[in-house]
Amino acid sequence: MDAFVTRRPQKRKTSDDFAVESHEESTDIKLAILASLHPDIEQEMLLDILLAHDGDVQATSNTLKSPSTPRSVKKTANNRIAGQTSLRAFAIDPSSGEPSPKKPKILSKKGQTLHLYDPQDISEHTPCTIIHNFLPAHEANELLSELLEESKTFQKASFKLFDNIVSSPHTSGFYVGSQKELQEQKDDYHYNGGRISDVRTLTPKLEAVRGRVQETVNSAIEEHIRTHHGGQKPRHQPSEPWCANAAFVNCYNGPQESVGWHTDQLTYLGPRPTIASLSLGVTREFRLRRISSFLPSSKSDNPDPNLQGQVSLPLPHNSLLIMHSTTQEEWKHSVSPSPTLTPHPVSGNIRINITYRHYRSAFHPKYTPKCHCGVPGVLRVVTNDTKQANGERERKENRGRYFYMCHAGNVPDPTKKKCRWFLWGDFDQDGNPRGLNMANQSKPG
Ligand SMILES: O=C(O)CCC(=O)C(=O)O
Ligand SMILES: [Fe+2]
Repeated sequence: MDAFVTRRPQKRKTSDDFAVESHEESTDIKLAILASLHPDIEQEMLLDILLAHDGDVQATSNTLKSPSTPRSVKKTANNRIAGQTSLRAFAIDPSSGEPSPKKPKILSKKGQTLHLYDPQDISEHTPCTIIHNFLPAHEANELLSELLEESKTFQKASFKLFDNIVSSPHTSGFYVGSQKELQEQKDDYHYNGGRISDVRTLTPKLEAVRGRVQETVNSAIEEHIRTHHGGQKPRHQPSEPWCANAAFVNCYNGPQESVGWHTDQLTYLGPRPTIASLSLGVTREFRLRRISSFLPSSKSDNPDPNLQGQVSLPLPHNSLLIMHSTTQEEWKHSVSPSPTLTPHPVSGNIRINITYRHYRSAFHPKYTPKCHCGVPGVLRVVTNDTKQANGERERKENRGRYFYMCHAGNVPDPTKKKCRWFLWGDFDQDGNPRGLNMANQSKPG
């Protein structure tokens, strides 16, 4: 399970905070919501009707439900509804009132949220690829219905870490491909120092979609390396094909259910993992912010203030978000509580999210270094946010290095003696552990 739990209650947003955010909700987001509610209606039509209703999403949606509303369906060659493309076409040049071909310079400023919807903007400003309308509409709805049924038996991740009971602010279920993998999960895998007792095999529809996700992700990885890394994959990113052999399914039942800022745990995925996230049901905002030590630095090594804000992506029904290999180590992500939601026709206020993951064989728990407590360690990367490193200079020198530590090291409990077990991870170019019998090192002090 990912490190998404919070031990202290999060500072609740006030209704004023929400009012401001809601006021700032951009046309892109409103269009994203409308597109997910009315996938058969062209973007131009959605925008026209939205403008006619002064930007009121609910009123626009009500009008669109009327059978007398024209819908001008756009079909592609293979007769599928055309996918969402760029919203650039809707950018109006304020001086001429004409659609502007110019792309505005968009940067996330400190303390501000940059809302992005256009796949090209998302590709340019985040480490992710988004594909709207990923599955044929009927298949997405069937998968949603199946998982809504499954989610009735999901639990909040909740476990004891020393004296702290922690629990996630949403429910989830964990799925693997076979009975053998299921048994291994129960016997050998550790999450936050505990085990997951409720492991399930992929449902027929999750299984049916997995091959398509895999194919799309492997192509997107190649494309991303070509367009963002000059054709050279980042160091430690695996070169083996990405395989969707595990899936966490999250259920957010209503606007207050959420997931706090976190990075996904690397222990069984290895360094620089790719994660594919398919959203179904009501649209929610997915937020990303760079971990400060990975902000691009100016000449004086000061982070660029224009790139310090967070980015918010609305994830509409049937969108596939691919988090590429720099996401987990250099960014944090969250799904924030939402002031209001526009209900989805099938799921109402519920959002289902499937994160397909590649559990790599080189990171099977039999290879995970064990701490002095006898529990497999947790794999992490040194960032500015990493409190375990000794002092500022060491943090800088070691930034980006991997290490294993005891799960207990996360718990600042003055009454308990901290477990100081610590081991540098040593990985080759493809992120495979170099020599699986690494000798344990104890951190001095
Ligand atoms: O619901 C989402 O979009 C994100 C879920 C997530 O971050 C996780 O499962 O680790
Ligand atoms: Fe996550």
